[in-house]
Amino acid sequence: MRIVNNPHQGLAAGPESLSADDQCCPAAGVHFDSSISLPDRMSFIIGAQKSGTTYLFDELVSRHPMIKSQTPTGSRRLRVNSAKEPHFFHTMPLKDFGRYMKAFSLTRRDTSRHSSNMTFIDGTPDYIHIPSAACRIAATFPSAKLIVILRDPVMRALSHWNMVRIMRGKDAILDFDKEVKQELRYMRSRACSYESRDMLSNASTENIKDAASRLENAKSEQAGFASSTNLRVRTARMKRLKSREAEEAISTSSALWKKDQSLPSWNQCYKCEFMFCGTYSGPVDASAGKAREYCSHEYPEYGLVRRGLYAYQLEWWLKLFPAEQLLVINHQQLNDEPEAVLEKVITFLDQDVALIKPTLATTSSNKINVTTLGDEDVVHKAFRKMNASGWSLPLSDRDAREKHAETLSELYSYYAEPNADLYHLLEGLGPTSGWTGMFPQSDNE
Ligand SMILES: Nc1ncnc2c1ncn2[C@@H]1O[C@H](COP(=O)(O)OS(=O)(=O)O)[C@@H](OP(=O)(O)O)[C@H]1O
Repeated sequence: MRIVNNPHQGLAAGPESLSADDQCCPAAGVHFDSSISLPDRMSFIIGAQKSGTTYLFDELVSRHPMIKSQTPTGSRRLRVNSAKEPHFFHTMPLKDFGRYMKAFSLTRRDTSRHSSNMTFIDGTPDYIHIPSAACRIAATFPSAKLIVILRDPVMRALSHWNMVRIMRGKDAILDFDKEVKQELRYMRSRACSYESRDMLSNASTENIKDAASRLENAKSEQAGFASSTNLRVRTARMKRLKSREAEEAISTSSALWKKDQSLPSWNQCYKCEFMFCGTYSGPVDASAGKAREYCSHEYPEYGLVRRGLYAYQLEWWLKLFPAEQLLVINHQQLNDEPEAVLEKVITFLDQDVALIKPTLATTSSNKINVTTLGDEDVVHKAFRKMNASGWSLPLSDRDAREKHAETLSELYSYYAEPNADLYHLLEGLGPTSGWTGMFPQSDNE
């Protein structure tokens, strides 16, 4: 452990300087007590949610003596995930950093293992898509090691939707088809759907409608306009304005998507988002002033589609961290060769693979029987029974894949270009990125 004298107060510095537009890091406001000890080796599994992060985290912590998580806390119910997911860096306001670090506190046994060489790990898979989390982690732990597992974004979305239905109940989320459609509409209306121009032109009707209705609302609030008595003139004027606004929306979207032009950064699209803003009651950093406005998020809550746009999320992290500090795992490889992936991750963390303990035999008990679900207590009881090696929520609707085949197929087309951008990005990082293979291009692959 080292004592650091408030080294990165306020703003994350990275290999590339941030543009004036990128005010996320100052707004994220990182002010830590200078007397807090920071570990030399800090690591994060930053995502993606539903990609096997629990499995990998459990394997690392339970099978390597030099890798340590927070100590589980809270009621029996909350203990289930408390060690893995501290949910610290993406919340507003920032929680107590002293408590965050204290929860990694070393036991006497750990101390005897040369604590300064231990790797500490936070496995909160929400971090990857929240720009503020990247800012804060970079400001606090500039030499942190970041691990990301990426799963076929289409199956990730389905697994995510399924989890919400099981954990929060069917009323908490729309039907899969509707949820996806609504989210795409939202993203397109803001020119932040990161898709191909062909698809954008198919989506143009929705875009026009959205742009037009936003314009209509804004214009009808203008007193002069509203007071006009000539209905015919007013309607004609409105139509002209609507089509101009719609054209602008579409040409902006298309321009953003020309491959020879730069795309908006993830932070520009989902500017300095935070999670859990509910109790936020004012700027964290007085100099940021407008932090409050960054806290509100209007996007559809779950982000089933948006969370699968990995390339643009990683680009943002790579503005703040050097590539050598990022390891990218393909979920398929994790599934096919879990031991090889474990060794790869442990090597990346600069720990000794010879110290890996033998695997525990996994049993069928790490699959939850969905027929018993429905009552929250039953779900949590089922989680408590899980062994350390990962958990799964089988589809609550067994024929969901057939039922939503059309939407799944649309999503495969939708992700074709973002996935191509991802492969391009990963190729650019070179063989040490950790990435292998590609995602399937349809549900039949
Ligand atoms: N070893 C291994 N390899 C590949 N995939 C695995 C592995 N272990 C668990 N899983 C699957 O990962 C899904 C859960 O992912 P997470 O643990 O990241 O979920 S969460 O974000 O913490 O909620 C969940 O996917 P679904 O079953 O499709 O929901 C798990 O089955």
